[in-house]
Amino acid sequence: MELVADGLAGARGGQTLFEGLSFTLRPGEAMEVVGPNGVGKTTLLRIAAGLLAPFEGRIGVENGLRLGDISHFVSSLNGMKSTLTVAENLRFWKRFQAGATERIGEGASVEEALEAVGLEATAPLPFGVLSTGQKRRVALSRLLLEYRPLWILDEPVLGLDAAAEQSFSGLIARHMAHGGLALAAVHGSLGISGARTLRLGALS
Ligand SMILES: Nc1ncnc2c1ncn2[C@@H]1O[C@H](COP(=O)(O)OP(=O)(O)OP(=O)(O)O)[C@@H](O)[C@H]1O
Repeated sequence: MELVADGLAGARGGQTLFEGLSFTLRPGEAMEVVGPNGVGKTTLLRIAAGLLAPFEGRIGVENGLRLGDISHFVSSLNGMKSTLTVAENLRFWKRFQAGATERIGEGASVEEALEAVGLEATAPLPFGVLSTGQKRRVALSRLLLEYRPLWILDEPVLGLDAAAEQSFSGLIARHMAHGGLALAAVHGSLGISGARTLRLGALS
């Protein structure tokens, strides 16, 4: 599956943020979107996830598959209920993701997803008691619950320590090794080997 952007422009509040973006992301490729605050990184990601319409141009995959059906979008929000346990939250997401779209492939169980982020012991705890970094890691484990080829990640490692960051880079690398694609807005770098960089700049 290839993600193709052609002459893409994004706007917010009537203001064009970027225009003329064309790129192709092929199986096994990752692209990091970088640029100063407010330049339009999140806007681009939301368009790529099918959550926002392009102002101009197009972005999509072949076969007319809907972007929302083939992608996971992880924003800076964790999307978990504080009073439910970690396992209850992830079970909800697994059911929600599986029910929302046509199944593309098998996902991990809740236990396997938690193990992948090193947090299996937190399963019975209320999500609200976890540390900031642990909350983030649980939120990232959602990527594994349902297989979707395109991972769209908005500042995914915010609040993670160096070891957790490295471990998450490993999850992305594994996803790419299985033909997955990743598009990530970052302020540093995710340290993904071979990742391309798309630099957004203010329009003059
Ligand atoms: N719903 C909205 N209505 C009007 N303007 C908006 C809306 N959402 C975002 N914007 C504006 O669009 C611009 C781009 O926002 P965006 O979140 O895409 O930037 P970003 O590059 O991701 O920034 P950061 O690095 O701070 O996360 C900002 O000026 C923001 O204020």
